[in-house]
Amino acid sequence: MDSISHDIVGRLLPHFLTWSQDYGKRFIYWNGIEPRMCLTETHLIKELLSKYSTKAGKSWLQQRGSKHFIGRGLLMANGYDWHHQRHIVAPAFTGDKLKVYAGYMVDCTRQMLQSLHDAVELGQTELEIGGYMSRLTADIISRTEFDCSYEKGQQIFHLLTVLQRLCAQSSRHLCFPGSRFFPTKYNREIKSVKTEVERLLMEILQRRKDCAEIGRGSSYGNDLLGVLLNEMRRKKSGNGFVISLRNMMQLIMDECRTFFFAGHETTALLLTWTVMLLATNPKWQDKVREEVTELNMVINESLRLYPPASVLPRMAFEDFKLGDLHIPKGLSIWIPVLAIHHSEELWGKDVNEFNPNRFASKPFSSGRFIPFAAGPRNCVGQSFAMMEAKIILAMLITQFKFAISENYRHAPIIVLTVKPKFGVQIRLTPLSS
Ligand code: HEM
Repeated sequence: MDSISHDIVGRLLPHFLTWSQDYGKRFIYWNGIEPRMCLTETHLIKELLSKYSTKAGKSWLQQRGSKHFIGRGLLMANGYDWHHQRHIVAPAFTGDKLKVYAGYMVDCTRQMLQSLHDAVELGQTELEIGGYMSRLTADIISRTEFDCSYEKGQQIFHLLTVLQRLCAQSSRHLCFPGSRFFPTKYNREIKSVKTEVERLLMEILQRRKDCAEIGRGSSYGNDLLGVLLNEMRRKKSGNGFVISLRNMMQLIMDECRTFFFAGHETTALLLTWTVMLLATNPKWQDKVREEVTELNMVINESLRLYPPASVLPRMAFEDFKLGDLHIPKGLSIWIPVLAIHHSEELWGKDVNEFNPNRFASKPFSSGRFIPFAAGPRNCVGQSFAMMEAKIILAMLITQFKFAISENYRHAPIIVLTVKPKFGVQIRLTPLSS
């Protein structure tokens, strides 16, 4: 197999490479009728993400593109709505809550490892690990969100995946104004899947509310859904917080869908790329097996080379000053995370090499390493994702040795996230306990 090159910016962002060579660190280009500024200076990125998180947010186009599967959840909210939702959602990701979720993560990983052992025993010599990781993270998020209604949760998430695919397909067919309202085949299917998702979610929610409010329990539960409901109740009984039951239910449904959308594929990709990197760097695999704390550095290096979210898009909602720049209302700003993570100027000559040691000495200035964004609007599930990745990789590495298969073709592509086009094929050897 050819050696694997991590020098992927030219392949994934060819226009960025050409324009940055021609015009330097900042440039504006037209994306259809939208003027878009590409921002790569780390001090400006830091300022934008930390100081202007409410003046620059998610655009109407982004919101429209994702409204069928995440509605008005945290990821796409702006202004007061975002602020209010972040206060409800953030307590679900504090240290004490994460400890409870760790149990779900371990249980689901055990099952996945058993299926790997079964596959090896049946003589399967090669496995596509991306598929296993994707099913595992879907399983974990279903269990963490809905605990006892876990199977219904899995059904919901299956439908959400179908919905996402239908939306992507329909967007390729709709090309005249207002056509999204036409009762086309895609629009009818989208509507019916969406209705089914909402019906299932509402059933889970209603059951949970009945249990807690008709007296069988004092709390809504310890899973993510329970924590959100408890937080809503706490806020409602506090001062000045007015929300109708219908809106509250809608909001909780949107957050549940958002967690799945924002947290399932991103984490699966982090795991898949990390397995690829460890499979092609056996020395690091052995090192991590001996000293599991090294995993942190390996995961960071994987997030640097293959950040699942390759770009951070923002839209200016009002005029503001960013460093020496005047940002006018309506300007779209793109932070090309992938290119920043691969900048030789920021990371040095070995920028395209897998070298987890670069994360041994902290701190590194923020603005240069931003796989989870930064500032008040950073990824609310960051600690959840890091804990999940560490648990899964630590369990995998103590049970198996793995090598990259000669059938693996290194072909990263961007389809919203950075994915391996043909999956990651590995060969597993069980380790005796
Ligand atoms: C490796 C895994 C993950 C990566 C790389 C990642 C990355 C990101 C990034 C870059 C953002 C900022 C997006 C933007 O503002 O444009 C974000 C936001 C968000 N993420 Fe994650 N994420 C991961 C896992 C998760 C998980 C596990 C969850 C939930 C269970 C989650 C929930 C969210 C939510 C709700 C937001 C919106 C936060 C806000 O706007 O206040 N993410 N994530």
